[in-house]
Amino acid sequence: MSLPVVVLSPLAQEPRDGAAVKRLAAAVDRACRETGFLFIKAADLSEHDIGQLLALTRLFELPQEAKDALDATQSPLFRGYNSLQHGKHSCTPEDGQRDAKESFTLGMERAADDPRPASPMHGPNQWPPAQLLPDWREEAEAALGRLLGVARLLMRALALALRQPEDFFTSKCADPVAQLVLFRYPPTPAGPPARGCGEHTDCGFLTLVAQDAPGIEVRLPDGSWLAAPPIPGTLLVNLGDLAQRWTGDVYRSTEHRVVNRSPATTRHSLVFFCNCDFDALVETIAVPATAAAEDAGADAAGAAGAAGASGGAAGDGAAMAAGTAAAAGGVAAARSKAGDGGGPAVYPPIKAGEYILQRLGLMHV
Ligand SMILES: O=C(O)CCC(=O)C(=O)O
Ligand SMILES: [Fe+2]
Repeated sequence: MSLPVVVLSPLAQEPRDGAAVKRLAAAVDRACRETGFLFIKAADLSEHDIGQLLALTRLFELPQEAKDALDATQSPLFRGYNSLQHGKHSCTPEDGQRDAKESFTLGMERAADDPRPASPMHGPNQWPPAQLLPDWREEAEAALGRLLGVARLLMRALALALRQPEDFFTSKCADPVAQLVLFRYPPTPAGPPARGCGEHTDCGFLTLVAQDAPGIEVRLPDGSWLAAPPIPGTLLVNLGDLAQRWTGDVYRSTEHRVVNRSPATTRHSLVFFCNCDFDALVETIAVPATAAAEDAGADAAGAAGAAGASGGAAGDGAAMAAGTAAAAGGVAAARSKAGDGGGPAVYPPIKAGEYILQRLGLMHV
C-alpha cells in the first residue's frame, strides 16, 4: 500500500483536456475513499518553492527568549510559539502526554475596518521582529496566499470528484478560516523515539503538509501504520473531520501521528489547515457509497444530480440520502444513517467556522 501522487495541473491548463481532468478527479475520489491521504503536485509550486516554504522554520533557530516573547498563550486565538518544555503541544490532550515538538501558529488576519462580516477566527498574528528575522513576515504572508491557491485547486478537484459544480468548495472559501503551523521535531539520539504528535484526526476540511524528513505515519484500515515520508516536489494532503462529515462519512478523515525515529535529523514541517469561510454552511453532500467505475462516470454524475434534486435515492444502488434530509428540513442532532444498509451518514447542517471553533476549543483547552 502506498499513497497516490496526484498531479493537479490538468485543472490549471487552458484549454482543458477533459479526459485528463476526469482521470484526476477519479484518482482524488479513490484516495479520499481509501484513506483521505494523498500527495499532490501543483504546477506553480515547484520543489524549490516548497524548500522556500520550509525555510520559514528558521524561526525556530532564534534564541529561546525571542521565541518565548511570542508565546501563543498571549494570543486570544492561540497563535504564536509553543515551546518544547512549556507549550501545549498535544493533539491528543486527553491522555496527558506531551508531544516532543515546538510549533509556531499563524492565521488569517483581518483589518479592524474590514467591511466583511466579523469572523471570530480571523485576527492578529504575533510577528517576530523584522530585525531578528528580516523578510520573514513577507515570506509567511506570501506562503499563506500560495498555499491557499493550491488548496483552492485541490478543492476544484474534490468538487469534480464529488460530482458537484467545480466551484462548489471554492465559492465557500473566499476568505477562509485557515492556519499555518510550523513544526520542529527533535531527533531521537537514543532510546525509544518520542511521540512528536499523538495519534489524531484533523478537525477541519483540508490539510496540506510540506515536510523535510520522514516522521508522519498514517493509520491503515487494518490498523497498521504507513509512513508517508516526503516526496520531492509534492505536498502531502489529508482530509479532516469536516470533509468526512460533509461527505456523509464516505470520504475519510484518517488517524495519523508523527514520530521522528531518526537519531540525528531534526524534522521540520509546515502544515496548512484550510477550512471554509466562517459562515459557510456545511450540509451533507449526496455521495454514492461506492465509487462509480471510471468509464461509467458520466452516468453516475447524472444519477447523482437527479437524486439530489428529487430527494430520492438512486445512482449505482448506494443510498444517497442527503437530498432527502435537506427536503425533510434537517435531521435529528445526532448523525443518522441512510437506512440500515450502512449507506452514507447524514449530519445536520453546521457553519464551518463554528464547527472548527468547537473542535479547536477541545484541542487547546
Ligand atoms: O507535522 C506534520 O507533518 C503533521 C502534524 C499534524 O498532523 C498536525 O499538526 O495535525
Ligand atoms: Fe494532523
